[in-house]
Amino acid sequence: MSTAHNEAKNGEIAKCVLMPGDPLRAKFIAETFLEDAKLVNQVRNMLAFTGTYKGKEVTVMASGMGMPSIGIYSYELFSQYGVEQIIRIGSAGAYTTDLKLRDVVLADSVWSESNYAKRQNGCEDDVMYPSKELNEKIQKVAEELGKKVILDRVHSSDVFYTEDNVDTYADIYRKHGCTCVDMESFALFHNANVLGKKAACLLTISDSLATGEEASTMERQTSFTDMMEIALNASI
Ligand SMILES: O=P(O)(O)O[C@H]1O[C@H](CO)[C@@H](O)[C@H]1O
Ligand SMILES: O=c1cc[nH]c(=O)[nH]1
Repeated sequence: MSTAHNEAKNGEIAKCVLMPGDPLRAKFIAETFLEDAKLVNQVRNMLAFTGTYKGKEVTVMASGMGMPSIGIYSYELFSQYGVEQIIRIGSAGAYTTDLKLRDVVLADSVWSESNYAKRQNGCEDDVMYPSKELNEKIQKVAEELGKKVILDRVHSSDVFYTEDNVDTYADIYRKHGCTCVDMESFALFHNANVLGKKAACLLTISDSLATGEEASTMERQTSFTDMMEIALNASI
């Protein structure tokens, strides 16, 4: 078994997958937290590692950036590799001063202007939801670990750089109630819903559109350990 985008063989991907956007974040997680981690995909450098965490098999695979990219990888994981649950672990830009750098947000819903769902199966919804069961597990695990997660609506955007003639982050906060932005969760939740699987999205605030603060590239790769530990413990 392999696809045009994933060379992992049958049985090399665990039922539970953690999915950061950045391949180097996937490598960091494998090297820092997993035992006996094996590199199972490097097609297009979209690194995937399977190992064990506290004795349970887990895969960490990068999604790349944006809906088309996570759309391909998550669809293949769910439909061809028998994956049952994916927790996205990403970075996000804050839309309000209430969210500080390094805060961890758990998406309770995501709003998007994306055409992903419409093109994928004709779905016209602009709000997608994670698995309720998985979100409850993540919240319980975070509480047990003594780590704070903030439940909020996320803007899942197709565009990182916008011009001045479209809605600003403040407009999107006001109109749609989104407190931060990522670029993948809408497509991930849609794929999970269509295929009868579970998905959730944890995000660490790496930038603030409200204050202009931003984390360094190195911090984005390595310092989001609270989110990583919550997701790992929710996967076992
Ligand atoms: O840090 P990741 O998981 O890549 O997530 C965020 O970072 C990228 C933009 O810098 C987009 O992929 C966005 O969703
Ligand atoms: O500003 C940001 C930061 C992270 N991810 C985004 O999509 N936007």
